[in-house]
Amino acid sequence: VFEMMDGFLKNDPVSLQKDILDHVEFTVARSRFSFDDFEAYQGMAHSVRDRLIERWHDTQQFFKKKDPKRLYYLSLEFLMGRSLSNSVINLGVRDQYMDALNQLGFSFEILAEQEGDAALGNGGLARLSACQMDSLATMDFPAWGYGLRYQFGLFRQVILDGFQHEQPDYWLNFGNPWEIERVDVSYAVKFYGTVEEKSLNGMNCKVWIPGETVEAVAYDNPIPGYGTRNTINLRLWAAKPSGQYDMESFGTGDYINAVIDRQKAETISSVLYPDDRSYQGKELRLKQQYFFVSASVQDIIRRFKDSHSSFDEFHEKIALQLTDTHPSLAIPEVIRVLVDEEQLSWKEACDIACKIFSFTTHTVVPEGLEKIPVDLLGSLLPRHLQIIYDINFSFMEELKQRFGLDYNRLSRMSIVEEGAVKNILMANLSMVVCHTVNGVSRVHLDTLKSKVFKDFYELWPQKFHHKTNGVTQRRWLVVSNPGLCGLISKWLGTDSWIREVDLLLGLREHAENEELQHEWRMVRRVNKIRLVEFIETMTGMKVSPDAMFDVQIKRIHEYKRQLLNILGIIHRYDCIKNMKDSERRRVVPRVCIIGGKAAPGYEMAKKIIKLCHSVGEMINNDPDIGDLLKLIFIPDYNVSVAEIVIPGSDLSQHISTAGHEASGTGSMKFLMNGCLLLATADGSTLEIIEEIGEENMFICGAKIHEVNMMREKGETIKMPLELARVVRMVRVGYFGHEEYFKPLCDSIESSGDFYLLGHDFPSYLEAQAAADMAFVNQKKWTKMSILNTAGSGKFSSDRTIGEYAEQTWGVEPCRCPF
Ligand SMILES: CCc1ccc([C@H](C)CC(=O)N[C@@H]2O[C@H](CO)[C@@H](O)[C@H](O)[C@H]2O)cc1
Repeated sequence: VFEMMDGFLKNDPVSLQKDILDHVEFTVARSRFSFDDFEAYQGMAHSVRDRLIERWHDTQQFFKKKDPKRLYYLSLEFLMGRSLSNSVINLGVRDQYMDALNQLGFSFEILAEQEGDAALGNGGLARLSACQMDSLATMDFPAWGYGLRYQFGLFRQVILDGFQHEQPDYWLNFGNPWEIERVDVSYAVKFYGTVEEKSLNGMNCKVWIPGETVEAVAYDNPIPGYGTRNTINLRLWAAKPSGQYDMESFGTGDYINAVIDRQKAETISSVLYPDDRSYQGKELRLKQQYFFVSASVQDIIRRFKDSHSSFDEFHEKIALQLTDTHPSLAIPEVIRVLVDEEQLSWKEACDIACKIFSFTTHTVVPEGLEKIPVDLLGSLLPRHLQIIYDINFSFMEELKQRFGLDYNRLSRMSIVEEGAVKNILMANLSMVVCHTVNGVSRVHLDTLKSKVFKDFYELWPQKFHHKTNGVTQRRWLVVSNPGLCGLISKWLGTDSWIREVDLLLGLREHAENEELQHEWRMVRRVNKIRLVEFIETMTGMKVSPDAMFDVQIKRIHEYKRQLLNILGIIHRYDCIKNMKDSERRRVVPRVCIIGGKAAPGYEMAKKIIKLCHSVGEMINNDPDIGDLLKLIFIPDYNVSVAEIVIPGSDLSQHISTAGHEASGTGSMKFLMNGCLLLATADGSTLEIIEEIGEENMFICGAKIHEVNMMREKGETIKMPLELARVVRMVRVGYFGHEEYFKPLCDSIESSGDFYLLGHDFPSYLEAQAAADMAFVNQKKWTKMSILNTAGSGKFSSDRTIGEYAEQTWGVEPCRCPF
């Protein structure tokens, strides 16, 4: 069967036209003679789906035959964005589809716009999971992703009078051609109830009698690799009422309540929690975590048992990656199934768990680490609480062996946090059992070793490593910037950089080549004009493509310092206002673009969004300023918006207070697209500086060690005059809403300026002035831009995944023969 692997579906334009029209008529059920762009999109999407399914089947068959060690990537969030463009590019059929559509009178770009984003995540961690799935597929690793199929993804951000409002994300309303509902793959997931002691053939064993059971149904999302036939699987679970009927309640006629009761089950996977800070003790959040973990573990063990008769090889055939602590209930769940259902001994089960689990943390601040109240866990998952207590007991014994009765250390490292409210510390549980703990950048690991997980590092230094994040160049260059993609292939004389990204280094020697520089600027100009049109569509604002496009797009957080950016813009505005005409002629026109969602309950972040609009309102309507300065807030920022904004950006800002950003991945996407970075020396930026040189960037602000020092000394920084002036403008109501903005001003002036805006403001303004200087010298700027792209290879998720596969998971490529 494998020999004739090229599949039955033909990809010549005529066959594609036929398949698209067939799906319009028979899948979308619209007459093939009259259908609109959205129906054409659906028809096309289903024809692409067919080609994904074909390769997905071949790949799964091949994995089954080869039985390689598999990697299971567990994440509660996957920010996939749109699939159409990425799929046809990775399948290598984009051009054929463009021809087929043209002949049918449709434009590929317009159809691609019809697709809604799959926004099943919040921010960095969620998009990283998506990028890593693309690299796992492209590098032929036998991997699976497991997550939750939220009915409602991340909220839609609607701005009314400058304020953020949240709207439900009905992303499934028009169906989803990129998923396959697997009614044949479902598992019962248990909650609540009690644990009984039973003796089974003389053995004492624990039996969990659940109080509630919910059905987990699989929805498979084929993930195609680029330049390979391998198409791996992202399996997302949806909650359905379980089959068991309690006839009793039906008997007594209150049928409606019984049905409503059962419907309740579906709420588990209904909505994504939109806050990427922390959740203390939300029961539904815990139910979501256990629901997807239990279904995934049952599925993984079922697949193993399909082709293995004992668990001896289990740890050689399976690697389980925990994306932060959100899936770490998988640890007690694996032990529960192996001991309670597969009758392995406690020791055997724990040994296996310690060999298969690895954990990556994505947070820097201890308060971001998840704690689960013991009462809540005890009532929802009584058996798991027992198992965690047992794990903690033997761990505490081991610590006493090692360090004696050092009670402070014991209580700091205990998985069970004593106190008024007893909590389970999920990070401690993960570090006790997992064989590897990874940070997401080199400096993040330093912070974990020296602060967040200091005790554990001293105990198990060999467990601690880092895998600096990466992003996929398929979506963030080939899909979102075809112009630059074509230019790079032309000058490198090959497009194999799309799989071997280090080939981008070959651009370095051409960085000052006039011809390349000219073509580079032309491509970027086209992308800027596309962004100008997008801004007008989204905000009604007309901006000039001649200005420098200065961009900050990411979730709104105080530590990411969008406020510093806005105060810098007020300073620039104030300076221009007080300039004589002669001076104004030397001003470098700027279009400042900010975008990002604030967690619904995060008031300070919402105030920052409103301040951005109020300042923009003033500047954009000030006749004195004209095109010298514009401030645009792009609403409803998501993956698809990023794909339009990033290729059209000249300068991007990554100005977190040093020591607060674990890695950052937005910076890497801008880097690949030749957009220069104005950044603090934080997270992965430190490694970007190494790759492309500080001379090709604009670095500012206190370094991590300086921040720590100032914090330890509790030094109060004298407020620089320039900053005091602009804060004063806000405080006195220059932009209105002074009461509403007061906490923002106080956060800088009176409550200690925790994020050091005062300390960093002067060097921030210097970096901005340096960017102005460089921008007017387009030859210099273009050279820097080319060198940014040339040095971006390290920040491909292919490099990240290669390191994980070799150093953490021990999995090998398993390439499906073409
Ligand atoms: C419990 C709620 C919750 C949900 C998500 C998260 C994420 C871990 C937050 C997040 O996205 N962290 C970001 O992860 C990126 C990928 O590693 C890093 O590049 C960012 O620096 C980090 O902030 C924390 C808490």
